[in-house]
Amino acid sequence: MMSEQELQALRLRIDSLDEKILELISDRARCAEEVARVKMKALPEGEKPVFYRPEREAQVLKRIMERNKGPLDNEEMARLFREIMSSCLALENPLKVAYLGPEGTFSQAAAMKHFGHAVISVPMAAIDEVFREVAAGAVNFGVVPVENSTEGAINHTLDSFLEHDMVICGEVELRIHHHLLVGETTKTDKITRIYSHAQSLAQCRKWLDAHYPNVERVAVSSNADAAKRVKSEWNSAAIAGDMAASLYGLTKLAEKIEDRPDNSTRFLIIGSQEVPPTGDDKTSVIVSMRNKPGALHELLVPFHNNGIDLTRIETRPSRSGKWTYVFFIDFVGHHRDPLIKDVLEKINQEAVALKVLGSYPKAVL
Ligand SMILES: O=C(O)C(=O)C[C@]1(C(=O)O)C=C[C@@H](O)C=C1
Repeated sequence: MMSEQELQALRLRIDSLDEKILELISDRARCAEEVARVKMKALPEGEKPVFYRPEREAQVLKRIMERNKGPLDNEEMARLFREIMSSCLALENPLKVAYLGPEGTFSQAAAMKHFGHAVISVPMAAIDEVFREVAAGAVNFGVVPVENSTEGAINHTLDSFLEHDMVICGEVELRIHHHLLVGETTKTDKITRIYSHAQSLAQCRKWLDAHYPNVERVAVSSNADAAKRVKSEWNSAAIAGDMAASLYGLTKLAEKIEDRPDNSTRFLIIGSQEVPPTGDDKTSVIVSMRNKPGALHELLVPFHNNGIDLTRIETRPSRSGKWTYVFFIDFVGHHRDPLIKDVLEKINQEAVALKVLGSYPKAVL
């Protein structure tokens, strides 16, 4: 057993280390204030300063992970620095970020993971509203889900890219753990209804079939909305994540009930700012091809010939003609890289339309 004296000595050491950390964080914050002054000084007439620099943030986090020697693991250490940087940026210019609400959704968790907690986060009622809010300039950025590892593409998001001119400035991947949540007054042996978002119900389908085969499954607009409903209904449960559980004061009747243990959702950061290359980037494009045999093959050949790694391809109806389609393609590289420029030029020669949605650093965390 540790003696009282040993404990006291260690706590004194922690106090002294905390003072040093405090001083260093304050020095860093003053540096960020200085950076803001430099950014404003170097500005040509009439141009707005760009305070948020995703390419630099990715470099900072990667550098920390490379230098970390433990005992905290890389993700944990990067998460701490993520928050320090978030607070430093808020000193320069607090960001406003819209996400698919209400409060407590996985989209909000993704926004916090990407930007840290010092941003002002604004819940929106629908994915399309997130796009509109960004387009109107009411917020600096938006966070929208784009694909889930179990359920596939989020079509609302893909279709919104066809309607709005948006720049993709980043991506963030979130491990999705679902829990079966109940309120204080829920009679757990009399549950007749389970609320959740349709995607989440689908991600827990097998678990529900095994444990609640005869209970009604009700799809609602978000998991947070499901959690909110359960508070006032004694015969209902919700499927939602940790954030919603703590926000609405619900308890977990069953934890991590998703059918696949690696269940993850990828979110995109949308805005109006182009992001310079970091050397470890991804690009997203939309291409529409002439409706003829071999069109998809023709589109993919330049990628293959130049050894470019495709990370995703999705097809959606084009909305401009019956039975015509557009392809959403993600690949490794930045549209300013000479090789990628070449490939995009080749595709452009064959395509009806090609739109670069953006190049952005690969998710670090
Ligand atoms: O390097 C910059 O441009 C900064 O503004 C500093 C800083 C940081 O705290 O490290 C803060 C915000 C930016 O998004 C990137 C980095």
